[in-house]
Amino acid sequence: MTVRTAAPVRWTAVQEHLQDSPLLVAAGGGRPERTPVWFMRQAGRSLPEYLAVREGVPMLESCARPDLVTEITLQPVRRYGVDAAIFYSDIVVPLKAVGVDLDIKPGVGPVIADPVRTAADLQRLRPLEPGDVAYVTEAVRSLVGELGSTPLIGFAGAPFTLATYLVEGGPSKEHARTKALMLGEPELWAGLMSRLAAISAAFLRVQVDAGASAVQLFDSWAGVLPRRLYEEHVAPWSAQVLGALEGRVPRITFGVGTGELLGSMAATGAEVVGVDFRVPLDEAARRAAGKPLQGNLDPAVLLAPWPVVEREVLRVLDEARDLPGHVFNLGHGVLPASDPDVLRRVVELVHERTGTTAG
Ligand SMILES: Cc1c2[nH]c(c1CCC(=O)O)Cc1[nH]c(c(CCC(=O)O)c1C)Cc1[nH]c(c(CCC(=O)O)c1C)Cc1[nH]c(c(C)c1CCC(=O)O)C2
Repeated sequence: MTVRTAAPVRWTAVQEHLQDSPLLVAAGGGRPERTPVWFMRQAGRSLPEYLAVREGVPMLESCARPDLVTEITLQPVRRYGVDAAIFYSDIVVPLKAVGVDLDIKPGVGPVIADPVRTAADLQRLRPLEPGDVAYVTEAVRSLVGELGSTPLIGFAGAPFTLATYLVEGGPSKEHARTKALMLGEPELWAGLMSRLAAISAAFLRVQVDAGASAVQLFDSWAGVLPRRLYEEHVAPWSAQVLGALEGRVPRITFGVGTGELLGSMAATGAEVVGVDFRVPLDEAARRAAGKPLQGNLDPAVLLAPWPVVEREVLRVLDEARDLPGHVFNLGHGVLPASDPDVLRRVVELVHERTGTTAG
């Protein structure tokens, strides 16, 4: 027998039959029938069926084909029995859609042909219109029909994380040019963030309007900033993006290495704060203003023998036991070398240990 506890929050853009799904209940601070679990980067290179579908199709091309997006988004739901699907796309898709010349290089990441570094460069970042990403609307609609009782998470890159790619011209470790621009030309920086916030919010709105029932804002690289700079030059723009969806769907925020920023990230308005694997969830809860948390199994643990994986999953669940809400996830994305069967067993284990029928 499953005991359903009604969601304490009703989200205005969420279909009735999804309001009481474990993800939405946990995000609203209620008690779900079991701890919801999904994995960042659950669709992708660790799945043979993904590699088969992607054969000969470049990444960005695959994102613009609703048939492929639908299939790839559903693959991990079928295989793992996760409690949410995450829309198959990329944080740079809306930038490409407004005309930025970029590509995603396999094994490297997004590469920008002409980096954005001057006031004149900003002109290239025009607002995103829903018609620019009609294929996203089409794919989300088709997915929502196929997913039934499983919620679809839409996502976008946060302005800072998008800015790192645009300013550096590609992936970087230090984000030195980005920080130099932020500090050296604060007005130009604000102009850049303002345009990116509008694009990011529009991309999320398109997904929610088409039926996504939660969103995650990837503030992935914000952890390279001290709190002072994050609060002054980044948080207001992330808050603006999240504010565009207030009350419509639950909002999750996430970044890597953000242990020092959890309180400030919680203050940007998200209902759920994602935590990477560096900070235990009980400690993270003290930093994140008592909000529901998402995380935080180290993705590297999945490469260890099963007894180690099991022990670590149980540790995460134990550290989460007093949280106002917990969405089980990894502390960052699934590594390509992960065995899909281990992911499936993790989902099973979390469900077994947290379900209302669990002994
Ligand atoms: C920083 C960032 C990007 N993209 C994303 C982020 C934020 C997440 C994070 O913090 O890691 C977000 C993202 N990218 C992708 C998804 C799809 C949904 C999912 O999580 O399964 C999501 C949510 C698909 C993808 N995005 C990418 C792939 C791999 C490309 C391929 O399979 O050819 C996938 C499935 C490419 C990509 N795109 C990006 C990178 C760094 C890479 C990796 C490059 C590589 O190692 O090959 C930019």
